[in-house]
Amino acid sequence: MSGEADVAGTLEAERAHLEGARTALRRMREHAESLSADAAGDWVSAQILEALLDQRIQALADHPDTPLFFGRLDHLPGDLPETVYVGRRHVHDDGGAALVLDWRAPVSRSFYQAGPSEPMGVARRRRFGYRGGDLTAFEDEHLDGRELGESRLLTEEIERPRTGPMRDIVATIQPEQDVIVRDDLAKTVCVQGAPGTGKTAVGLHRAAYLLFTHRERLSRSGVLIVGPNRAFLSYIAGVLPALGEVRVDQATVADLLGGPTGVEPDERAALKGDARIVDVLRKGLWLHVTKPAEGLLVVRGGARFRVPDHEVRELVAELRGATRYGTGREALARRLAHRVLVLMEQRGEAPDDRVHDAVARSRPVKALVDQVWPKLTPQQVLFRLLSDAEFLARAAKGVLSEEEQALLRWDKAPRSARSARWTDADLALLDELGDLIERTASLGHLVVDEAQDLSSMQLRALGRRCATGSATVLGDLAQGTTPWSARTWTEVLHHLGREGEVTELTVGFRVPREVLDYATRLLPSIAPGLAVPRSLRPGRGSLTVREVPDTAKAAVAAVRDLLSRDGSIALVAADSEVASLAALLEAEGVPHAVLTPDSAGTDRVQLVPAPLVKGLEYDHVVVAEPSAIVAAEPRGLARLYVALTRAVTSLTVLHTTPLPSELTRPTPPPTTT
Ligand SMILES: Nc1ncnc2c1ncn2[C@@H]1O[C@H](COP(=O)(O)OP(=O)(O)OP(=O)(O)O)[C@@H](O)[C@H]1O
Repeated sequence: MSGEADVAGTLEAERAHLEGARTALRRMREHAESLSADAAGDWVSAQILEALLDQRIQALADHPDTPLFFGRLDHLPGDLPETVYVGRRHVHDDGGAALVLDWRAPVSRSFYQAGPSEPMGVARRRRFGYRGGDLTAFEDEHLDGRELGESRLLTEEIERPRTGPMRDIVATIQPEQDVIVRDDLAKTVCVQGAPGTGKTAVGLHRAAYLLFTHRERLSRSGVLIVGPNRAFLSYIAGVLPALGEVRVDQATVADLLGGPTGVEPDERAALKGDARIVDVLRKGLWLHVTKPAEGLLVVRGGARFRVPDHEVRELVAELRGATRYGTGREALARRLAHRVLVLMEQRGEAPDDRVHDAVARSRPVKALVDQVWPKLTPQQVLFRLLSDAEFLARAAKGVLSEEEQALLRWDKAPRSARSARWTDADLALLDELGDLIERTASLGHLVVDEAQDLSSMQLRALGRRCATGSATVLGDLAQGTTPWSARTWTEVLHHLGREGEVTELTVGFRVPREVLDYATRLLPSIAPGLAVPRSLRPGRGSLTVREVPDTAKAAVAAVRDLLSRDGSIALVAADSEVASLAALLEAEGVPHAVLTPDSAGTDRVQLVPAPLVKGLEYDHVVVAEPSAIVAAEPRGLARLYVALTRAVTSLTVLHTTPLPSELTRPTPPPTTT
C-alpha cells in the first residue's frame, strides 16, 4: 500500500472509532435520562438525586464541534493497556470497555508528559486534527529516543484565530503547564506568568483536574474561581462546562465580600488594605468587652443564687481573646450558668441540662453578658473605629501613627452604621471583623486569578475561604495595577495564609513575538526582577506603531480596515477617551459595543476602557494614545503593558503625543531557562 493509502486507511479507522465513541456516549446519556429520581426514599433525597442526574446528563452532552478525543497512546508491551484514546471525558461501551479515557485519568498523563528521554511506556503518541467536528488529520510521534520534531497540529491549534469567549486547551497542554495542572490537592500552587503564558487556562484546567481526581471530597467542600470582574468571568465561563464540569462557582471579590456603595481616595484604600489593620480591628472589637462592675444574681423558685463580681471578672478574663468573639459570648453565658448550677447543687438540688440551658438563657445572665460582652455586628465595630477618634486611638495605639489614624477616619462620619457607605477596602475589613466574630466557612479549593492586584486584606479574606483547603494563585507582578499591588509572591502567600511553591511560566501562547518583544521594553521599569518572556508564535508583521495627526480618527480608520480580516477587534483607550471614540465609531457607522465591568459582550468590535482589558484577548488590538493610558493612573505603565499584550494576531499602536520613553528603549533579551 502507498503512504497515501496508509494515511487514508488510518483516517478511516480512526473515524470509525470516533463514530463508535459518539454512539456510546449517546447511549450513556440515554441511560442517564432513563434513570428516575423516584427511587429516592423521600422528597428531599429525590430533589437532590434529580439535580445530580440533570448534571450527569448535561455533562454527557455531545457537542458536535468539540472533538470527543484528541489523542491516542500506543503503549509498549507491559502493564498498560495497548491503546488508549485521550479525550475530554470518559466514554465506555455497553460492556464497560473504555473507548475514550478522560484526559485527567492517570494513564492520560503520558500524553502530555512523555518525551524521548522519558517515554513513560509510550511507543507512539498520535494527535488528531479536526475541522468542526470532523476528524481530518493525524500526526504521530514515535518515542524511540529520537528528537521530536515540531508538531504542526499543535502549532495550528495555538495559531487558531480567537473569536468570542476563552476555550479549553486540553488537547495542547504543555508539559510545564501539565505539572501545575496535576499538582497535589493538598498543595497551594502559585503561578507567576508573563502575559499569555496560559495562567488562566492552567488554573481552570487544574480546577477540572482536581474535581475529577477528588470528586467526592470537592463536591462536598466546593471549588471556587475568583476573577477580577464579571466581564472576565463571562469570558472564561465556558471553559469548565466544555470540560464536563458544570458545578464550579465563579465569583469576583465583590461577589464574596459584597458590592461597594462608597468610594475613597487610593491613599486611604491602600492603608485599609495594609495587614497592620488586622491588629486595629482585633483590638477595636475586643475593647467592647468590659470589666463587669457587678456580680450575677439569679432567682429561681424563691431561691437567690449570687455569683460574686470577682468570679464574673475571672470568667470574663479567662475567655477574653481565647476564642472568637461570638463563641466567647456564648461560652460566658454557659459558664455563668454553670456557676449557678454549682450553687444549686450546694443547696442539695440536682439540676439537669435543661436547667443549665434555662439559666444560660435567663434574663439576668443575658443582661450581664450583653453588658460586659455586647452582641456586635462587623458594621458597628468599623463604624465606631472610623468615626470615633478617641476609640480609634485606643485601638490603633502602637500600630498606626497619628497621621495614619487621621487618614483612616471618615472626613464626615455617617449618622449610623446602617447609613454608612462602605468602600471596597471597607468590605474586606468587615469580612475580617466578621471572621473575628464568627468563623468563616472554608471551601475545598480556590483558584484566584490576577492575584497580584489584591490587597493584603482581600487576600486574607480569600485565605479564610480556603483555610481548610488549598489554593491555586495566578498572576503577574508586572501586570499589577492597583495602588496596593503585590511586589512579591511570598507576600501574597503570606497574606493568604498558605505555604506554597512559586512556578514561573515564560513561554507565551497568545501574543506574537514582535508584539511581546515590544511590550517587554516596559518590563525593566515595572518589574525588573521578572524573567523576560519568549513568545512561541513568530507572527511576523504583527506590530504597527504609527505617529498620526489625530489618534481618534486614525484609530477608527484602523478598526474599519481590520474588519476585512478574521477575528475579534478591540480598540483600547484611556477612560477619558472612550466617550469620544464611541461617538466617532457611531458616526462612522462601525458597529461596536463598549465593554463594561459587567459584560464581556459578543460584538466583534469592542471599545475597551484600558482598566478593563486585563485578562482578555482579541485577535486584533488597536491601542490609542499610550501616553494617555500611562497618565491616567499611578501604575499607568503596568496598565499599558497589559493593554499591549492582549493581541493574538496584530497590534496597532497609534499616537499623536510622544510615546512614553520606556517604550522607545531596546528590547531586553528573553530570559533563558
Ligand atoms: N498549551 C496551550 N495550547 C494552546 N493554547 C494555549 C496554551 N496555553 C495557553 N494558550 C492560549 O494562550 C492564550 C493565553 O492564555 P491565558 O489567558 O490563560 O494566559 P494568561 O497567562 O492568563 O494571560 P494574561 O496574564 O495576559 O491574562 C489563551 O488563548 C490560551 O487559550
